[in-house]
Amino acid sequence: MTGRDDRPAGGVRGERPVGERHGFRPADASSAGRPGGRPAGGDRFGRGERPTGDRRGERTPRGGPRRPAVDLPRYAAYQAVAAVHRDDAYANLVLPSILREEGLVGRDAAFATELTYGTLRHLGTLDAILTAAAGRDVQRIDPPVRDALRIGAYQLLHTRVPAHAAVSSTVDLVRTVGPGATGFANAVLREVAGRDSEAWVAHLAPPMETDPTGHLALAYSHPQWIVRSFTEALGGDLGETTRLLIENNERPPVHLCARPGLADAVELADEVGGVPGAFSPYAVYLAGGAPGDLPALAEGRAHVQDEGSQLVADALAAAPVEGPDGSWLDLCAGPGGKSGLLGALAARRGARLTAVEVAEHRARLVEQATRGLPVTVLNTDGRSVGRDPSLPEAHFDRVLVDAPCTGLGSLRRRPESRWRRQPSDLPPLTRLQRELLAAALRAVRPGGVVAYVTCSPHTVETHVTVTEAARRCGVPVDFVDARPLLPAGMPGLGDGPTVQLWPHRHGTDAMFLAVLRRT
Ligand SMILES: C[S@@+](CC[C@H](N)C(=O)[O-])C[C@H]1O[C@@H](n2cnc3c(N)ncnc32)[C@H](O)[C@@H]1O
Repeated sequence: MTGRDDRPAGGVRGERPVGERHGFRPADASSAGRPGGRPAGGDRFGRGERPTGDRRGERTPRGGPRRPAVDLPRYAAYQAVAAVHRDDAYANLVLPSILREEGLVGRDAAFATELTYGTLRHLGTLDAILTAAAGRDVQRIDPPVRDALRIGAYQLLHTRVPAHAAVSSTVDLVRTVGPGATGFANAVLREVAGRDSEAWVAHLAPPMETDPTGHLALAYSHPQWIVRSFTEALGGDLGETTRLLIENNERPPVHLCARPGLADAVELADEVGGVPGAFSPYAVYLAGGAPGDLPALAEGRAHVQDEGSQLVADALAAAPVEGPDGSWLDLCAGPGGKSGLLGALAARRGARLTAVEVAEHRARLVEQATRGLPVTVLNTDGRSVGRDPSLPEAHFDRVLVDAPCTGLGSLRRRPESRWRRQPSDLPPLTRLQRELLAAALRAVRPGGVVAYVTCSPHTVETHVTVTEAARRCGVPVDFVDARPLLPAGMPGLGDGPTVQLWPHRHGTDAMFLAVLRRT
């Protein structure tokens, strides 16, 4: 595991650790809780130090009461983590609005983001450590205190924030969100600080030799059922599983897709200060993290899209078909990332894309994402092929099924999702996946191709779904080797005919791709 001394707290390699700027020791911890859980006023940084995010005396952006004196980045992280656990919020949606509301930018925003995402990713391990340090199950701790302790433990074990600052700032936070528990929080965090993360893992995890799944789950903070599914998809290779779990705990880079015909990846990389991608001809890796309001995005020349998603959409467009090639279908299009790329490719080849999305608000997102491209958006159920006159059987030349799935392939991007997903999610999802793939196989004309894609490497959602759907759909199909449809020389594509991409091998989300031809 990454130790405290070799990892910048802000998660931005090569920069001065953001957390060092937040190592304030509160001398006067006199603030009391207020209704609504907002921190109360009072100078909690008695040595005259003021955190960068501290804007005492200013009016809030909404003209409300004067701001309380708080270490705003830590409080922002607390609000985000609490919203995820209390309201089932998504960190990537809730955090930006909290940062905006608190007026946090630059390094302060980066520190709050690191604390939020890091705490959520490492939650399983942090909870095991807090349970041991508290001498009681972490689930029995009052939720606001529990979330504050999680953020404190994360600082102690995974950032360069000095231990005294991590402890005292967390005690301060607890004084605000769970008054009465400050002594408890102080004692628990001092216990946590007694070991580094490797020593805690050695102390708590079962031995790798006798229980590899249990060991890896605790050491790298993943639920056991997910570790087991990764190991199975990686052919039982525990070394690769370990590398994948480590990668899932890193902050992923932002990838842009330079829309073919509208932008060139090399020029776009120059324009945005990024670098061209390793594999996709359209990919640009963004250096600075958040894309913000880049002109290329606003003007529709590019969109944000993981390189793996670009590769699988491009593979569908690259698959050979005989005969007409003007009618393409995306059966699960929302929010429109792959439709954006396929639409741009269709425009260059004189083809037209029909993009189907069952959820109305997501269909509207597809419309926005494909504006100006030869794309018709249908807000309907993709399984209605043959019943809906807009979706005739045996009609389309190329069909994409980017099926709803557990999303276990993009855990890097959604830090809370590994704890929300359950094995019981699989049966209804795999049923829907099979029905959508069967509909796609009805929709494609003889000689045309279907790409079945998931952002999950779980074999039940990948190989089992494809095999079962192909067997039961009543339409004759052959597997097409998907490997030659990806860029030449791309390593680690396995034995075919399907392809599984991996974060630790390719730097992409773990996208699965199967290509089928209707015979
Ligand atoms: C994995 S996402 C697709 C992502 C999209 N292709 C992209 O690249 O942006 C799956 C989508 O399928 C949609 N969906 C679920 N069931 C559907 C159905 N029966 N028919 C059509 N779309 C469906 C979901 O609402 C979701 O937007």
